[in-house]
Amino acid sequence: MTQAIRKLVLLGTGLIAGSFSLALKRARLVQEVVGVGRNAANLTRAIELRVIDVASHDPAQAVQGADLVFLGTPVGQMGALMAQIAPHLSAHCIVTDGGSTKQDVCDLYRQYLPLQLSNCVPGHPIAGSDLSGASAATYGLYEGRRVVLTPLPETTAQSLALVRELWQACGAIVYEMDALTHDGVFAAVSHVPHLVSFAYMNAVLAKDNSAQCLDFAGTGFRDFTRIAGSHPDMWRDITLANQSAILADLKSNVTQLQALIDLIEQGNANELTAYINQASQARSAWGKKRSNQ
Ligand SMILES: NC(=O)C1=CN([C@@H]2O[C@H](COP(=O)(O)OP(=O)(O)OC[C@H]3O[C@@H](n4cnc5c(N)ncnc54)[C@H](O)[C@@H]3O)[C@@H](O)[C@H]2O)C=CC1
Ligand SMILES: O=C(O)C(=O)Cc1ccc(O)cc1
Repeated sequence: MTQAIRKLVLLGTGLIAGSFSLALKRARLVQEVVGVGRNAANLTRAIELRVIDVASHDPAQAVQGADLVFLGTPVGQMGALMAQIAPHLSAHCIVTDGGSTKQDVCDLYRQYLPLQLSNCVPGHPIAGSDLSGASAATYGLYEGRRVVLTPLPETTAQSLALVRELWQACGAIVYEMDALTHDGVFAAVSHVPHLVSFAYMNAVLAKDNSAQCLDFAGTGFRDFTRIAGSHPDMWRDITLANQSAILADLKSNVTQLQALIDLIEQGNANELTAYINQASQARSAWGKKRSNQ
């Protein structure tokens, strides 16, 4: 039986932290949730939706007496928040996060929370959406979804086990990975797809008749560009934090696009079929595998 958390503090009260809070509240694993944020309207909404019990604009004060702190801001904000809370954490307090990149966040734990490292558990839920803010938080966001934890060498087995059990109580399936591997994997299957979707959307906007094009766009366009509606600050921070893996995979995408351009210019029907077939088969197989999991 997972030990209940008396006081959980969310630093950043949005989709990811808010959904974590709702799931833990439903599992009766948390007694009081304090939500820290900069936007008063968002915090008021978080209280109305019972995502949090208490709102605060002061991270240092909020974390006093906390058993668990969850960093749920864009990754570029996490260092400054860690610096603010460091002198105010109880020795037993566990600190974790939901950031989409992990090498940078692991470095921030080392830089700003050197005395707390045994209790620091970097994490990343592979669930979310293009929506943001406390009003987007939902109870079931993590149900059946993967969560990757990238423990530090200093992270104790006890801290790791607690965070693992909390995510499992949210319905998630928990994996462990080193931060370098994590950032390489998610550059390929999350970060670059988002950037390609932004680039594609901008290419449509650059056309003289973009309004007409958008007017006639159908479901394929809708599916391909949904993630282009994601939060700009969050994606700026991810892109800058995981620069080298993202650049390598973006360049590989350019190579693929150039290969496609060559085949189209050559009018090479057989090679074009083979090119599309490879992607189509792989996507169908992935979809079937995932629907069985
Ligand atoms: N949106 C998604 O689908 C996923 C996001 N993530 C990661 O989770 C983290 C949070 O993302 P979301 O919940 O989607 O974002 P969100 O925009 O819904 O929530 C972030 C909240 O943090 C607040 N905030 C920003 N800077 C702050 C600061 N310095 N102090 C206090 N509050 C601050 C914002 O006002 C906002 O309410 C990010 O690091 C992101 O990379 C991870 C998995 C999925
Ligand atoms: O909107 C979607 O489908 C996503 O892909 C959400 C998402 C965004 C960032 C992450 O680090 C993980 C998941």
